[in-house]
Amino acid sequence: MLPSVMEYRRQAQKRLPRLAFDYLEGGAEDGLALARNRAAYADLEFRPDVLVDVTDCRLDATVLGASAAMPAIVGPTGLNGLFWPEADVHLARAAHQAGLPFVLSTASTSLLEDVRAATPGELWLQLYVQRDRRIAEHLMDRAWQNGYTVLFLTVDVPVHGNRDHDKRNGFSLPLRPSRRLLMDLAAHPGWCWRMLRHGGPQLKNLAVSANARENITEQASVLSRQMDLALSWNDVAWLRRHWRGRIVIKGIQGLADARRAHAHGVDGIVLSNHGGRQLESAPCPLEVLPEVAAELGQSLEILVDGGVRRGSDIAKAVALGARAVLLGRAPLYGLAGRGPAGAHEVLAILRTELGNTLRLLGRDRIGAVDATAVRKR
Ligand SMILES: Cc1cc2nc3c(=O)[nH]c(=O)nc-3n(C[C@H](O)[C@H](O)[C@H](O)COP(=O)(O)O)c2cc1C
Repeated sequence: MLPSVMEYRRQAQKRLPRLAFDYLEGGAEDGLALARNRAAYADLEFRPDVLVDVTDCRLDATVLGASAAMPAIVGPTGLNGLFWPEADVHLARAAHQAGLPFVLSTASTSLLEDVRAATPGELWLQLYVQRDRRIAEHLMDRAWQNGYTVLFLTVDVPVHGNRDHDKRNGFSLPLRPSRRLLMDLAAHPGWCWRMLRHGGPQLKNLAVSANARENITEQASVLSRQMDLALSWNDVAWLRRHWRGRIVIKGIQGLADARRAHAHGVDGIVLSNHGGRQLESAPCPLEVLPEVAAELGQSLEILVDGGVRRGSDIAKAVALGARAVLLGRAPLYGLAGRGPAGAHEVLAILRTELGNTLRLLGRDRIGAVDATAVRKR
């Protein structure tokens, strides 16, 4: 086990071809939103109380009706098979072992049925909506039948963000051979061997619901070029007709939209700028959190993501009013850096760090972490 999440990141950087690591790590354009997500955590300092009995320290939380061993969820990330074969299955298992819910992306590289068969854990579905609404409806039907209980509608990807690194690396599906790519691959024989043995990643879930062939080019074009640009608040009613469980809007970036989400009767929101991968200079979710939580924290479950790399980050987000955080890159660093065991280890590290943070803060349970626990530097 390595000491910290960021050391798994370094390991992932060594193990993955540049093209895959850049896709995992990179932000949009000049990386301003990406950097801000991390900096916002650094800008907060704790206000500990001492001489508090912290013999028992409870980290467990209830998130969207599910119990979680700590206020965190393994968030949805697409194309995970690029980091490790059967990545979604391994991540879902790691989440379950850690007592956390797992959100499967529409762009997953494992079938939602296979993920279900691999774990009895709490599974939720993230939805991207294509122009042909039957695709999303079919996905929702399959997910519900397989015991996925919460739907996350992601709303910050009408188009892909501008990502220079993907253009520079010639990142496309399928990968097109170039001198640069071949040299990159030659330097990472372990990764190449795993991909050759298990086959390259496919957007399997989408392929089934979109009736697309086992052909990554066709699948990728369904995902990106056919995204429904007309999706609007009116469509929450359409979602309600097709989804019986809780609905969460992921990608809310300000108070006005948080109010709209509440007015449309959703169960929760994720304050998110997609890990700094979409709109450059997007608002930093952690900075938006306090005003949204102050107004809507009693009526909606407010989740936040972007830049969580330490257990202390989870404590800071909770202090500012988040019910829980979503983990994006952190578990992927674990998986890419050390395989399935690495995903498990990263979640264990975050939990240990969170427990120690609470004890050092003089708080004996996560519910005791409130605005008095932090201040801006
Ligand atoms: C490689 C990668 C793929 C992602 N794919 C999706 C996706 O398919 N659907 C989605 O809603 N969010 C996706 N996200 C965004 C994450 O759910 C989350 O909002 C973000 O990663 C949080 O920031 P963090 O990585 O700094 O923790 C992706 C993020 C990464 C890093």
